[in-house]
Amino acid sequence: MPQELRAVDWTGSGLALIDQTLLPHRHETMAVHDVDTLVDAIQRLVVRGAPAIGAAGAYGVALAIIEGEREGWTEAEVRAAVARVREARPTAVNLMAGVDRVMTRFAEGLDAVLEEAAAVQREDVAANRAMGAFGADWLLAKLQQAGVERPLRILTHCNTGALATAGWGTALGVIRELHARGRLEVVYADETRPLLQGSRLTAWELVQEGIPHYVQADGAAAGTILRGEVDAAIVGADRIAANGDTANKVGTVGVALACADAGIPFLVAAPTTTVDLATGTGDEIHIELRGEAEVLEWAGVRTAPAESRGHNPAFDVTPGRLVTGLVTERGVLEVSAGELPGDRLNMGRSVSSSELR
Ligand SMILES: CSC[C@@H](O)[C@@H](O)C(=O)COP(=O)(O)O
Repeated sequence: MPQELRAVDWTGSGLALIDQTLLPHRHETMAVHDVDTLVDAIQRLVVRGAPAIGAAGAYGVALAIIEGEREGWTEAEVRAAVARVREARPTAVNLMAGVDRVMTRFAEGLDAVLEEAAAVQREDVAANRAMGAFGADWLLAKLQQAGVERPLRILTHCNTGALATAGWGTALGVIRELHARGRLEVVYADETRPLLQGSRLTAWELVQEGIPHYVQADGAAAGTILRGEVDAAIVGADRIAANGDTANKVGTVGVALACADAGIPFLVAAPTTTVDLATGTGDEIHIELRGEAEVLEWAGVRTAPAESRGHNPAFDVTPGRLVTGLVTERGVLEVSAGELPGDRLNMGRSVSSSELR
């Protein structure tokens, strides 16, 4: 197996981000030593994926402290810089949660902040590994009940691998686990808006793992599912409301609707850090609206008529009733069958995975 990727790394004095706008043709690391550069990197999707921007945001607090010392900022100026990192993108709750968690150690100084940020990163990798095992167990058992014994054909949307997390991956982690168990036939990777995260990043990670796959247009997903070419879909999440409504990359809800119509499982794999119990339903989730150029142009060249306006939501909300299973590091919740995160994931208390399943 190739060496595990680290999309977000702390070098001792700053952040090293794999520049995800350049893959798969160029694998370059971007050094980040100031808050403005980090905010820009998050907004341009140099670093992207909910858990990865959560880790970047956590280290962003350290960056603000170091820059503040260098530039002679007041504490209020450092806090304002932290707030800019926290607000760089609005939908993934991991960004806010990562910043807020580390800010609880702010008064203790830089070393404590770095220690907490490293914990955010470490815990995310552990959560991903646990999700991989829970998700694969659940899926194999469910499909066996449905009479499917052969290796599985899985559809995924966007990129949820090592690049989108602190390591290993959420939905792609489940896929990697199925592959490691010899139970995966092929992956359908939707190409994904706005920056082809599926065809550039997911496909690249699948190549590294030697996993057979097809890249397909997002618009092909429903047809592939309804033709019976897919056994289950697994996606990630940017924010999950208490009722199980799930914000994820635009196009996800169409995949979920097709799975419901075809009667196949639609799984969301996400760490509990992506569950936002303060958000009751998907209606309350702020969906990032990105610049019009991303849909009116192709590779920087205008393709739509000059008169056209662009509509570019980065995410959509899949109603909890369409989520067959929510895979977390604590186990699997059968959301569409009534196991709602708000009832079952009391964050203040440790819940055993057997209790969840
Ligand atoms: C493990 S990543 C989960 C989600 O963040 C992912 O599915 C997604 O929608 C990413 O969107 P992006 O705009 O590329 O940051």
